Amino acid sequence: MSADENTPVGWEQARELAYRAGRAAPAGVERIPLAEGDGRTLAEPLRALTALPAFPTSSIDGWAVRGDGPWRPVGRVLAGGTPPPLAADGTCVEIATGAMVPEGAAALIRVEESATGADGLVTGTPRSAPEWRLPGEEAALGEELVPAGTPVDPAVIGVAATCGHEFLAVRPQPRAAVLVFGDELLTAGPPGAGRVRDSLGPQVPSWLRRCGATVTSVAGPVKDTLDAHLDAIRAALDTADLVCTTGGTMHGPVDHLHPSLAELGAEYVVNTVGVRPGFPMLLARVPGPDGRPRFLAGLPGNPQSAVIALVSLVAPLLTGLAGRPFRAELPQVEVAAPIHGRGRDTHLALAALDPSGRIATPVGHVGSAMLRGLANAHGFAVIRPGTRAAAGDLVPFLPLPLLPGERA
Ligand SMILES: Nc1nc2c(c(=O)[nH]1)N[C@H]1C(S)=C(S)[C@@H](COP(=O)(O)OP(=O)(O)OC[C@H]3O[C@@H](n4cnc5c(N)ncnc54)[C@H](O)[C@@H]3O)O[C@H]1N2
Ligand code: MOO
Repeated sequence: MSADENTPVGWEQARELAYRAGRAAPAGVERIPLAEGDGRTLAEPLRALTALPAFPTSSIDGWAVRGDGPWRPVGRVLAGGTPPPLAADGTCVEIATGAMVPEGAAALIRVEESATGADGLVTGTPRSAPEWRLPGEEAALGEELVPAGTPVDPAVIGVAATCGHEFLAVRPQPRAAVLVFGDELLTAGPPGAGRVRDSLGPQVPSWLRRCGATVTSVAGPVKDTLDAHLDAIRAALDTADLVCTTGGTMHGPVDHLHPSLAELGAEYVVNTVGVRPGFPMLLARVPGPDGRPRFLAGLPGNPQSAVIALVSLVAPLLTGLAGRPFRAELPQVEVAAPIHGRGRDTHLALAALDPSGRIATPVGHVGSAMLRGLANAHGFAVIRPGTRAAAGDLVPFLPLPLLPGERA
């Protein structure tokens, strides 16, 4: 184990270390059909397979003319065809939007800006700006349209289709497993008589999916013995690139995570972080059954602390594993009320944003064992070590991975 357990790493540095660990892990490439690409990450730059447009393309319905008018119509060109050249001055062809402009055409005239005489001849004045798109106007053959590392969204899929792709080269989706530790946890019914409901098993998989992972298994509560922990972690490592455990990160009588990591030959990337809540969070590299390193993220048992570990370590790790760029710099928000500091540690204070997204109001019910504040917040105001925020101060804001429309 390399990291010193007694020296928590700073929160900002912990995010960077988690990202870099993900980025440094060997990454494969998959070729998948366009329609399956949504949400994945480009493993290679997306290049134009042809010039775009691929041929001179009419932007209007009207006439393609050659020489001076009036022009004698000699045919019709619809979208989808390859027209013969317009060979003689004083002739024209009727042309549709999207049709290939015939060789020899000097100008296009809109139908509504033309007239056809009783003699069948067409008159009109072409506009000065060209009414067709030239090959390569949007992209040259082979030109990079979007770089590797770009998250695939509907627009990326669309541009790939436009220039002829059927498949996208993407990063494999990181596979995550969830293991819940704690004999005191109930999986159904209301809490009482010393027992609490497991609130992490049901929510952690959804946070992981929002951070780009596919969830291979959710298991637990795992019995509070070292053997049961080892068995469960080994089984999870079989199918996952990342195992997220909840609870047992401290050194209590039934906290078996650190001893399990030692037994498995793990190496800490981050072992405790100078952040409140959530300081016992950890990230480690663990050899998988095939020798290829996997990751284990230890989320503290207190539920809000577990979510803080997810957004602080797991989200950057998954960004790195996906080969996406990491934006360490966070947006600034103005706080609407004072927020206390946490001494030498960073304080992540749950806050709700106003509709402009620029003003953050701290929410209530924010104890590390509570989830009520989390369910009413957009993210965390970041109060740096040794500081506090007064109303009106600007502070960085770490958003929760919410989908558009959530907390609207
Ligand atoms: N002597 C000290 N004890 C504790 C310290 C400390 O500094 N010195 N820090 C406290 C802090 S802060 C945290 S965070 C927790 C972290 O503990 P663990 O990660 O070992 O978690 P557990 O002991 O297993 O559980 C803590 C708490 O959370 C509840 N829990 C656990 N899992 C779940 C779940 N899936 N759903 C809902 N609630 C869960 C559990 O019942 C405990 O109440 O350590 C403190 N102790
Ligand atoms: O650090 Mo604990 O995670 O404050 O609740």
